[in-house]
Amino acid sequence: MIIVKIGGNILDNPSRLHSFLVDFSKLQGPKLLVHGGGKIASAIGQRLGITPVMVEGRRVTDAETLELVTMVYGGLVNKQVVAQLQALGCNSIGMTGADANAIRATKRPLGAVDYGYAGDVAGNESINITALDAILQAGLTPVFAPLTHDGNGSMLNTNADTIASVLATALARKYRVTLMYCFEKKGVLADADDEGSVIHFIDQQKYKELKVAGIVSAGMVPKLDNAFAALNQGVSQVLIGEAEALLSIEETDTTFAGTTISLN
Ligand SMILES: Nc1ncnc2c1ncn2[C@@H]1O[C@H](COP(=O)(O)OP(=O)(O)O)[C@@H](O)[C@H]1O
Ligand SMILES: CC(=O)N[C@@H](CCC(=O)OP(=O)(O)O)C(=O)O
Repeated sequence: MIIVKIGGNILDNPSRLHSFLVDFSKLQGPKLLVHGGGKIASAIGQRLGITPVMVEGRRVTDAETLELVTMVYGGLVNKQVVAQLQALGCNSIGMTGADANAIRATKRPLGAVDYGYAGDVAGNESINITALDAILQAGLTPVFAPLTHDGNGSMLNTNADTIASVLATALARKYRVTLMYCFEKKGVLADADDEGSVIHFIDQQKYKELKVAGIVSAGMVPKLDNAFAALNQGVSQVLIGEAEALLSIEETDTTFAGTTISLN
């Protein structure tokens, strides 16, 4: 099966989002979509007087921000994506981690930074594989917002790249899983300003070198950490590339134009 994560810069661009959803709806076999929306939450928050605070790519989520992200990710973004997929004939079901008890998380413990209502997912035991599999077997396509719950009545905000990685890992017990991170660039780039500088293969050693050299930074660091975590736990293939490259991954005679992640 294929699990696709779509990032904030595509969600924010109606025409790129629409063409991505057209392609996604054409994918054969069981599939699952995870969306972000951090950029949209920040913009709507600012209209409501809530200033975004990000530390190392993660949002500091106080009680007010938790209400904001629950409305924006679980409501606006999730339902707009599901409605567009329905119009394309892809029968999808919008979900958060609370729905069907799909993903339980624990509030991140207090450290140097208090991330507030940000949730970490412990492992496969936190994912309701039985419920997810029943949804997939019914021919439905789950569309996940980046929200989890704590089992005690509270929603938690969880990075969308992490949601994609933990779902891929859990479903790898039953399916052969390809995980693709789709974003606005052609892949992991050697030079952030040059779309022609895609690094086609990254293993763990190369990743260390790229980090030390400062070539991968910001949001790319948690994305690659999540990519290696998935491969280390049974996911068959992890790809990072532009949203427009999605359908090429099903073509056996085309080499992937983005970045392929491998353990070694
Ligand atoms: N070497 C790199 N190649 C490509 N993008 C990079 C690189 N290093 C850092 N980045 C940044 O990582 C971002 C992708 O991470 P993130 O913002 O979490 O994306 P999204 O949520 O859209 O998937 C890119 O928009 C880019 O600014
Ligand atoms: C805890 C945490 O940081 N959650 C993220 C969830 C959204 C997200 O990951 O969106 P993108 O994929 O578009 O960046 C946030 O609120 O920004």
